[in-house]
Amino acid sequence: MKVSTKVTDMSLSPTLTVAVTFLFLSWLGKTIFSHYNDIPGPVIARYTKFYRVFLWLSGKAPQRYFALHDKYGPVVRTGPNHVSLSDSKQISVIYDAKQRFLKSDFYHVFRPLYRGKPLDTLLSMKDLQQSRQMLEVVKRHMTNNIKAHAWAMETTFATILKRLKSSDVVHLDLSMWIWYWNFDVTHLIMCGQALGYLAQGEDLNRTITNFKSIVEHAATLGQVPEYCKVSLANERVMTILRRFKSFPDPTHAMLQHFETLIHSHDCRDHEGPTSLICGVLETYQCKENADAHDMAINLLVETFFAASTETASSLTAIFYAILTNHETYQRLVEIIRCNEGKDMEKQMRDPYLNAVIKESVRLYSSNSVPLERITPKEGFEANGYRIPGGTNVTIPQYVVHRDHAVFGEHVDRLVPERWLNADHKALLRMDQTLLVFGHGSRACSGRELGLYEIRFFLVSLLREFDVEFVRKDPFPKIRMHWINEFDNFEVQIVPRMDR
Ligand code: HEM
Repeated sequence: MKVSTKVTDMSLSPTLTVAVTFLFLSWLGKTIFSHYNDIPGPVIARYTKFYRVFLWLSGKAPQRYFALHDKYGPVVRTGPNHVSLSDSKQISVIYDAKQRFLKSDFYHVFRPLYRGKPLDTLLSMKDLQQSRQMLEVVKRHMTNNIKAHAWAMETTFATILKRLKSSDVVHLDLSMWIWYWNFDVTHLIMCGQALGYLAQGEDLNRTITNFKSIVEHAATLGQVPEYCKVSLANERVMTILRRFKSFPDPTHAMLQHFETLIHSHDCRDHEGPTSLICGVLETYQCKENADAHDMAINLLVETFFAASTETASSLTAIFYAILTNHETYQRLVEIIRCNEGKDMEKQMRDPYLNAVIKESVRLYSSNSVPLERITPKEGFEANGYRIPGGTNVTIPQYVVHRDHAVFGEHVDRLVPERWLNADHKALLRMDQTLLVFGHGSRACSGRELGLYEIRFFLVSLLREFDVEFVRKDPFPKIRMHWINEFDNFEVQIVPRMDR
């Protein structure tokens, strides 16, 4: 027995040794003779993509990218085949209209697991034609005629007004209430009924809290998307995790919600003139066909999250910007109150209001995630460096939004006037560099709807109330994982004094 064991050990170890040595040498060879070696960056980034995981875990990834560009220049190697660019001239190259640079696998974290397989969503889809067909439905039934949704904004905002008028001074978490409003208004626009967050005044089933928590982790996982297969995109793993009550899985809950709605929704009997769900039911005839059903679910869930969470996050960031900058807040409030007699559309077109919005999202854009793309097989040239085909390239919003050459002085400060005083050419360049809604063929299709909701909320609240942070010293801190998260957004809201 003893002899035979020894023989087996002896015969296995050389094979194993040769295999490990071979793997090690081929990895070393690839690393030493890599086409990326002349691109500057931290040494560790050459060897492992976990360097990017480390960047994201900090909650300060955008600032870290900024520091990397400050140190290494406009082209930085951030992983074995990952490159970050900070020159705004590259924006139209990477995010070109013909989509030569496809979306990276980072977007796999957006694919919800449905009936055991991940759904390729509007955000993750690489096929431009397929995404255009789906977007057509969203445009036709939701984003083309924005003014038709004003009733939904008024109806839902009335619930907030009722709550604010219930006493002289109201203390609340404004960020949370903005999220309630966006969940309710988006669902009302899409399906003709609000979800009830505002009416209940609470985070129903902790969906919003869970959503924020899961995206925080998803952004980090997206840096090593191959691990999706053994986590978010694995039915067995997810079934086990869902057994733990504390495990956040808001997408699963929303999939079930929309599944029920698809079967029960009656297009002849709901509030409002238009609704996305009726358009989806008509387009996909999904009550009978399983594939069409999956497309319909996919479109509804993705649009719901894209529309509600992005707008809520941006609106929170705008309040953060103005509540931490007293002069801007004062001027904005004066202008909104001076415009009070005009109709709402005119009030929302006010140049200062729109400058404040742009400037706030420039500083605190809702996605701190870089919008990653893969270079086409012929590669391309960027700022004197040859970037090979198949490279994961990105232009971080946080970095280009702080480019002095584009935005002028004091790029770290809130200066809405920069948008009002710039000449035509400078303004065009600033607009083209603002990546808040993405750029090119895959830019946000709900941009105008999102902006309309933001303007509506700002005007409606500040016209009637004074708002200030309860905690001012220090102001709440921001964590940038994916969407910005604030550690405490408690504000005091009082009816304006001059009434
Ligand atoms: C202020 C609010 C919003 C912000 C900041 C925002 C931001 C973005 C960004 C940055 C992208 C591009 C992602 C990329 O290139 O990888 C995107 C895509 C998208 N957004 Fe928005 N969004 C907002 C509101 C909305 C609304 C209201 C809708 C409603 C329908 C919407 C629907 C979409 C869709 C469908 C896409 C995917 C487009 C495609 O890939 O072709 N968004 N959004």
